[in-house]
Amino acid sequence: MSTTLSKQPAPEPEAVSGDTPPVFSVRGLWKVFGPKAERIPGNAELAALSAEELRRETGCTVAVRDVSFDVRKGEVFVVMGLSGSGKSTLVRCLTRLIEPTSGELEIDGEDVLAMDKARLRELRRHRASMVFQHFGLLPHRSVLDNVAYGLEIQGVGKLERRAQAMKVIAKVGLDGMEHRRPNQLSGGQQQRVGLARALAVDPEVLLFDEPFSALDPLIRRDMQEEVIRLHREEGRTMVFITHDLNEALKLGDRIALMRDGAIVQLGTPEEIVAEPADDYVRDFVRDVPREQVITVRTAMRAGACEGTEHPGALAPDTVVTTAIEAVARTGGAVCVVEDGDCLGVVDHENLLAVVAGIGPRRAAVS
Ligand SMILES: Nc1ncnc2c1ncn2[C@@H]1O[C@H](COP(=O)(O)OP(=O)(O)OP(=O)(O)O)[C@@H](O)[C@H]1O
Repeated sequence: MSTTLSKQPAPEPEAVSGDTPPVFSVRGLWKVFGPKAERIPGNAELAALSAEELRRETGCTVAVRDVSFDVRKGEVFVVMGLSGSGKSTLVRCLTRLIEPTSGELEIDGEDVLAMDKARLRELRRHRASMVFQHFGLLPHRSVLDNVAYGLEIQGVGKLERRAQAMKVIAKVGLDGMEHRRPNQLSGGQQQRVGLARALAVDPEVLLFDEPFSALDPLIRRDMQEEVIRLHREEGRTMVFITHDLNEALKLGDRIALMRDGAIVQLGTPEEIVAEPADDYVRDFVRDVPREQVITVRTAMRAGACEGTEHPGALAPDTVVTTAIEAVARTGGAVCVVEDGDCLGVVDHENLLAVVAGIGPRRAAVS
């Protein structure tokens, strides 16, 4: 099994691009806990204070601070940050499990903040399902009935919901376990039940709140592979909270890195590793093996190969580790080709610059 940190290509039918209309659109979102919280976002003087100063002066905690982003259809959008950085609060605000203090929030162009109770219930039950860290399973019910639970509260008939539950039970690899109770399952299997239950209602978006952090490392890796596989097969939009950088790099099409409630950088894993926005992000990604994340699209320099054959050419999404092997085999520069066009070339010098942490930018101009 490959241990590379780089994200596998997005699913074919719904390739993720900036042109796809957003599922969630978030603008200037704040969540402040504490007395008279609503005075803070609109007050430039108070809003300029650090989290610590605000707490001292107002007794309020800013959990989410003026955050704006889109979650695009079909992408895995990871919210990452240290404990207390605001990840859970932000993701709970998306379906108003926590009420935002101010800002704008839409799902598929519909104003979430204007939804009444019935519409909100519909949002949480049908459109955006949450997978929790502690599974939230009902102990006295079988796997089958746990998975069918979301459909049951939607009023779906018994036969239909059981048939649908059996389908997703198979999808998450729990075939043959449908009559067990949760306490007869391992932690990883319980997490699969939680995942199946969220999938059973066929939501447009799956929201994962640190689902794997209680699992031991091997099971955790299995579950990450499971999420990648499901995403590749279905192309469903996912929002995934984690404090684990490797998990974020492995799963995310894009990562929002949070600190003190704000997003300090939003970008692809490669952008975050290759071009950290500030010293905080740089420090965060310091130990990442850059050559497993940065691709030749970023590492290449200008140049073109001769002819149209492009022997030994690399695709632009090839990670540097793989490109090093290709360059070693040919003994010279190798071209990077997309749709038959040569985009540039890579050689020992600019690939090693990436490994050494002095590229790709400097390597590109040298
Ligand atoms: N109900 C609440 N009342 C007051 N403060 C809260 C409440 N919920 C969260 N906070 C504070 O908001 C900040 C962000 O918390 P949040 O749980 O969103 O962070 P997190 O990044 O998800 O952390 P963790 O990884 O530990 O779950 C923290 O300072 C937290 O103490």
